[in-house]
Amino acid sequence: MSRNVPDWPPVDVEPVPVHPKAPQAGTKLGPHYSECFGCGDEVPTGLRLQSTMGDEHTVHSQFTVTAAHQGAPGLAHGGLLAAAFDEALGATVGYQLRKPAVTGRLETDFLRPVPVGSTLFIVGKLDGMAGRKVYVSANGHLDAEDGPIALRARALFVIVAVEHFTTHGDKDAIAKLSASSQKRPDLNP
Ligand SMILES: CCCCCCCC(=O)SCCNC(=O)CCNC(=O)[C@H](O)C(C)(C)COP(=O)(O)OP(=O)(O)OC[C@H]1O[C@@H](n2cnc3c(N)ncnc32)[C@H](O)[C@@H]1OP(=O)(O)O
Repeated sequence: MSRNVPDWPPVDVEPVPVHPKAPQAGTKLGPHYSECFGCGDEVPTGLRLQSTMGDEHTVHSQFTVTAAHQGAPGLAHGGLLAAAFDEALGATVGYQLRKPAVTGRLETDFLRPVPVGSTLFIVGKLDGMAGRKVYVSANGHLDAEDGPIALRARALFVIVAVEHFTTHGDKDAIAKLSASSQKRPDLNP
């Protein structure tokens, strides 16, 4: 079976300037927000993605599929898998650029079914930048770092001003988050 994958990145890009204070390879990256559906530790049915800084512009994330994440009986819901990739790609951008950015476009190829109880090992990689546009992609390996690829994703993140969150989100929660972030070594080494 053939699958046509579009050219990636779709425009001419520059290398992404990784922030000099980006966490070192091997650093475990805590949840960026405890109530985040993707990585938060206060969301009982969340994805609880756990990420670690990798080498060469990569972030490695793990997501274990539970019964709360089913679509068909015993299998992960496709939209949830896309959410896990959104989070993994967002971590790849956020921790390396240390600038606020949001998903503008996310495309996902589903190559294999992902059973409940399995773990996806997701490797996100920065592919380049054009102005405020950051191109990032990821492969998700089933049950081992070198397991078969079950999903592939590509995304465009757009760098935004902090006002994106204060204008459209919850101002008070953002102020609290910003105060607690000051104490985070992975965000403020
Ligand atoms: C550590 C953190 C982990 C976080 C992980 C989770 C990440 C998320 O889920 S974020 C939440 C989901 N995303 C959102 O809510 C974003 C909603 N969208 C928006 O706010 C806006 O549309 C936004 C900010 C993306 C772009 O708006 P704006 O800032 O006005 O910029 P705009 O001029 O429209 O776009 C900037 C560039 O991106 C391009 N672009 C934007 N969206 C797209 C798209 N869907 N497809 C292709 N190109 C796009 C534009 O064409 C433009 O290109 P150019 O500079 O060449 O003209």
